[in-house]
Amino acid sequence: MKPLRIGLAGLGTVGVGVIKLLRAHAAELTARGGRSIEVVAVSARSRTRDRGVSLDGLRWYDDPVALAQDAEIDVAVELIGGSEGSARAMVEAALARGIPVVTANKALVALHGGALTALASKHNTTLFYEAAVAGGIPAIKLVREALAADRLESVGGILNGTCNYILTEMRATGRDFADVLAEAQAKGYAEAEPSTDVDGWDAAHKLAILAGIAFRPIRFDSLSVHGIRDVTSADLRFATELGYRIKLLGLARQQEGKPLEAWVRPCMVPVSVPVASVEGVFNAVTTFGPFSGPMTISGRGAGEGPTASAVVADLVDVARGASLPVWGVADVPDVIDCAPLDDVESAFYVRLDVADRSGTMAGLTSVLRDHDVSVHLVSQHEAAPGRAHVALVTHRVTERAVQEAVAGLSALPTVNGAPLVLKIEDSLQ
Ligand SMILES: NC(=O)C1=CN([C@@H]2O[C@H](COP(=O)(O)OP(=O)(O)OC[C@H]3O[C@@H](n4cnc5c(N)ncnc54)[C@H](O)[C@@H]3O)[C@@H](O)[C@H]2O)C=CC1
Ligand SMILES: N[C@@H](CC=O)C(=O)O
Ligand code: NA
Repeated sequence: MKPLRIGLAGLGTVGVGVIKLLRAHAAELTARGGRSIEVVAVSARSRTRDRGVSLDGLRWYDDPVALAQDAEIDVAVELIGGSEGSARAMVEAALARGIPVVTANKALVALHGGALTALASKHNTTLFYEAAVAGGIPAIKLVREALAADRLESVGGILNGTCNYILTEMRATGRDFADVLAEAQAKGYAEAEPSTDVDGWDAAHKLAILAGIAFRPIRFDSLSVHGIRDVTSADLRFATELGYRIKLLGLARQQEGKPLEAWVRPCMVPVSVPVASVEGVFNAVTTFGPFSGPMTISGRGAGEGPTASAVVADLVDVARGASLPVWGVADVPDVIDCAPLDDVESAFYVRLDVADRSGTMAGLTSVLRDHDVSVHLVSQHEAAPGRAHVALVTHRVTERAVQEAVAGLSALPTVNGAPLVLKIEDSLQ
């Protein structure tokens, strides 16, 4: 059988990983795909950079759109990144000429997945994107194929390797945020613009994709998104003391008769639940369905090898002639908005930096009483001479009530700076 000829755009962490993996496992991939899988043409910014792999004999394109139009490729692989510009133009050009596309680009799929699916179906081809969600973990295959029979009530988990790496290292070693972020960048985990990771947007892109498959495509702007910038070593210490781990979670939930709730935010997770022990660059995808029950799979969510593994698995599907519905349904429904979170109830952790003097605690409790927020636990540590960190864990209250109470606490003269509010997510099994 003729080889599957690949046009590969983007020779960074993932692109180079794909070339290495295709070469290292060529014999197995030929056996599994039923034909050999070969890169024949590439596109990247620099022709001269040493990437540690030979590009001899490959056709070179400066313009990824021209690569997508090369008549001698059977599949286009987009590993440039970004929801617009060259990445989007290249994917559209390939689908428009009717060849399949494999991408790791979550921003592109989250923001334009519906339109790309329509374009693919118009030209009788398809889009593969397993690497876009949770790197090497088969998250798309889990939700779209393996759980196709169930009506999921929740989907999500730890969806960003960079943030999980930062939170793990800060807690375990006491290193500071900027230092660990630089290390995550050096290891190839972070996005080109790392604020995409630390401010929660990358996890939000992945959550939007998972929710789109499990429930319905969601309007990205209706997602509530918070990152990990405000989490300090004091919070990580309180979490350990109180029996929690802090994790950046992305979760979408749709219970019978209720609107779709979806958010990305750092949460306190009880140490006893599976996601609490998912550390470092590992991600976890967790689902709950009435028939399948609770499920959590974990693995490396970023980096050269795991991400290349997911891209190449998609190429094996292409070589086999697989034609899977992009969003898991034949006709993609219109996008819906996520529900506002104001009325959602939860317990919350609130950390304050306060003046360490008599009357401070009485002031805090009177504000909480006025907002009808009842406190379950309190802990305090000296922050600096004359200042203390106070952590409160509330009973279940609405998001609105806790936010209003925290606005009242911030206005007290004894409270310095902005308090941190973390949801206590104890529903995961
Ligand atoms: N690094 C990781 O662990 C993971 C990355 N991804 C996704 O994979 C994609 C690639 O990520 P990385 O390899 O980490 O990025 P990278 O920044 O290491 O590599 C991007 C490559 O694209 C090339 N490029 C940029 N603009 C171009 C243009 N106009 N024409 C041709 N080439 C161009 C760059 O020269 C570079 O070779 C992104 O969509 C990212 O979100 C997905 C999962 C994990
Ligand atoms: N920057 C991302 C890479 C994988 O998707 C992450 O850190 O998870
Ligand atoms: Na994946």
